Amino acid sequence: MEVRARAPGKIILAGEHAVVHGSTAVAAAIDLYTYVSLRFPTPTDNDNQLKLHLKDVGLELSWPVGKLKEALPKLSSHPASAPSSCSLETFKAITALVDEQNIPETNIGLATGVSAFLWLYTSIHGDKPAKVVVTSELPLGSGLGSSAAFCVALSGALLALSESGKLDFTDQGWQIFQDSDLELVNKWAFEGEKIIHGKPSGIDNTVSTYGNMIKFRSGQLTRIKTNMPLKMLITNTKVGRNTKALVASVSERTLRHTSAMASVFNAVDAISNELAAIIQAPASDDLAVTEKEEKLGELMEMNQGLLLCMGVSHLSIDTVIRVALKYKLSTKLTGAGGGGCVLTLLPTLLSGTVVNKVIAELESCGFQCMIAGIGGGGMEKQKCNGTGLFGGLRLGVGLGGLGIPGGGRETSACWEQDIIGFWVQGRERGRA
Ligand SMILES: Nc1ncnc2c1ncn2[C@@H]1O[C@H](COP(=O)(O)OP(=O)(O)OP(=O)(O)O)[C@@H](O)[C@H]1O
Ligand SMILES: C[C@@](O)(CCO)CC(=O)[O-]
Ligand SMILES: [Mg+2]
Repeated sequence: MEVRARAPGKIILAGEHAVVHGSTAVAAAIDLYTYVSLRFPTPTDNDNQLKLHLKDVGLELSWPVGKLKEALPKLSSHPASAPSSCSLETFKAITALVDEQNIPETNIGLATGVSAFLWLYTSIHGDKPAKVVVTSELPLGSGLGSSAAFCVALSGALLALSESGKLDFTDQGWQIFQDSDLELVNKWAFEGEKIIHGKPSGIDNTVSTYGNMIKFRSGQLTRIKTNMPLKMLITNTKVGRNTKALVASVSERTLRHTSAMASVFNAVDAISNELAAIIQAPASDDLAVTEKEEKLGELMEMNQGLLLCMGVSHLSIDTVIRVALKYKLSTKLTGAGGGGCVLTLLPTLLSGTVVNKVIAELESCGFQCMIAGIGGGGMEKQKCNGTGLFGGLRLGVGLGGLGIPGGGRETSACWEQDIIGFWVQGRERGRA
């Protein structure tokens, strides 16, 4: 049997970085997903390898299962129902297994993702041969939670076919998990995030697992029910950055200026709580919505100022802020900063003409704009029948021109469904 799982990316409305240091943050899922499919070979496939295909970057990696057993002798000591952290010894062995694959220098950032894959796969399925295929609609390393979506979708697919995970399928089509199953997926995903991020707060994997909008503090989530329309323009500055390094730089600044940074984190905590309260408060009429939007915009600007204090803004982010401000729009970075993606609040009464002007001006600076749906579902799974990824006939056509990420797709029902989904979404997201 083959399963697929998908997990969404996210935006952080307030509180990134400070959340690593115990402050409250507010995050929402977006309707851009990472998809992971998993299939075990049948005896007739005569395949004794663990294969990982990262389709969007055209990277195909494989390890003979004998090699995994040799390098990771303690493989079977982790029950899938009890997530555990990767020890330093195992991490070194996994790093050596990844290094042997000679990942091209241009894709070297993927090495930590591949390490997280090996840890999650071998912890849940030991040295069983399999083929895992990953595709993503998210820009990687851009602040939209690509690492968390990858870890959540991967954990979901792995647990869906594990003995001890026991994530049952009832039907075809995308299915949501039960809360207890989601908790297990989230815990494993957090272990994967630790390998990619170093010291994650857990907010990204949590919002990707549960979806919707959440308030998050010290590992605890509170679901938020929105009582107002919320539209954000997401601008990708396309400036590359790395969450692990940015989180580490804030921690170093905190060590150097402990008291000042504690005040910064306290202020962020207050901003996140006020922002969550505004989003949840019932709005009686249009004027109330406008007032709420003005307050949200102001809080986003204040949060951005504090992110500047933490040292995680960037010249490219300043450019977006300046362009948006010409149209009286509020902007803040989202995710780890240092480039990556930036959020601009689009008030309900803002005309489409103005939105198009802002987008045109931002895109003339070389940035990429999109309007993603906010607050959708979390991680989901799907059982695939038919020939699937091993035996399936590949279409083998480049679909990039249609705005579809990745190369050719297989002709299983699951993949075809996606081709249509990607295309429609791509067109919708192009403009306001
Ligand atoms: N689809 C994927 N396949 C393989 N690795 C991935 C994938 N998506 C993310 N990763 C891993 O995660 C890394 C990017 O994670 P990083 O945390 O730096 O950025 P992000 O998650 O996109 O942004 P943020 O953490 O600020 O929300 C990649 O370099 C790669 O190692
Ligand atoms: C920068 C950070 O706060 C959010 C990254 O999306 C890191 C984390 O919370 O793990
Ligand atoms: Mg990340």
